[in-house]
Amino acid sequence: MNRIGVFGANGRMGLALLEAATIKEQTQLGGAYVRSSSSLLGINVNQVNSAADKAISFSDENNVADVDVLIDFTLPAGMRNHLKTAVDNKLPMVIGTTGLTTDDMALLQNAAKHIPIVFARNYSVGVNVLLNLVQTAATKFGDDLDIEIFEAHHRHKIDAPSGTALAIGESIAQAKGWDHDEVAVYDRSQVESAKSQNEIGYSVLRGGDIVGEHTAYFATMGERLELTHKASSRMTFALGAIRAAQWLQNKPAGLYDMQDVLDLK
Ligand SMILES: NC(=O)C1=CN([C@@H]2O[C@H](COP(=O)(O)OP(=O)(O)OC[C@H]3O[C@@H](n4cnc5c(N)ncnc54)[C@H](OP(=O)(O)O)[C@@H]3O)[C@@H](O)[C@H]2O)C=CC1
Ligand SMILES: O=C(O)C1=N[C@H](C(=O)O)C[C@H](O)C1
Repeated sequence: MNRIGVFGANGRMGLALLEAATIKEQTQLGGAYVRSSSSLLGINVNQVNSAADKAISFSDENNVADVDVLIDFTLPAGMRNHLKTAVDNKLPMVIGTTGLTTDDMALLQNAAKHIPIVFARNYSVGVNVLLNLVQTAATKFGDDLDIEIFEAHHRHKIDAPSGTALAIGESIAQAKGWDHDEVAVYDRSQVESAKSQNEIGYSVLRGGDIVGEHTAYFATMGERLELTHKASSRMTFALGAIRAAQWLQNKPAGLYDMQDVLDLK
């Protein structure tokens, strides 16, 4: 039995993870961690998500105990603290937090010398298949091709473009042999020229309760291919993260992603 500890347990993803850890076979919820200042400390998780394990109450994120793996879907500052806790306690970790900086990625690389980590900007099967499909599309049209990525999320989302949109762009750039940072265009209003073909343009929508939608456009003269993924429930990501947590059992230290978990490489 894999005992799961969830950081940010009162967040949108945290609540979905409490439920996913409870219902998924071969796992059980071992800890539901919130900040030490949280008013939820000591309250049974079942009172906040009725599908979550009745035996667990929210506890302080600084005292992880009786768990085999930790999961973090919070914000970059939270992820940094939680990563240190995982290393200090020699526990494997699954990370879904997006909006990470280059320095954060260096922290992950360093921590992965000591513990096994899965980091993915999207834990759905569909998006991870899409990361492969866009590489085929990007390379089969030839050079006369315009590539754009559109993403839409709920009104609460902070980072933009989404981690998934960036992962799609990076996958395309890798297939084309481009440096992603050089070809990414985030704000066309700042570009005083027509679109060049060595470009990946990003556009973003925020509104309502959209769980997460991504489209990669491949447009050439006379035709256009649109590859779209739509998530309709956060349980998709939560169940994917639990799958990653199970996969991590007995893995050596290292930095893995969801394509490793799904054997898509
Ligand atoms: N990889 C993937 O498949 C997915 C990734 N995500 C990513 O997961 C993250 C969380 O999303 P979501 O659940 O919607 O966000 P929420 O805002 O609903 O939840 C954020 C959680 O993080 C906690 N938190 C924030 N800052 C800190 C901190 N400094 N220390 C400790 N805890 C902190 C919050 O606690 P408090 O309430 O106390 O502020 C809250 O519990 C985002 O980065 C999002 O992009 C989301 C879905 C899928
Ligand atoms: O914040 C979200 O909600 C999501 N974030 C991830 C991202 O930034 O790509 C994954 C998913 O799309 C939902």
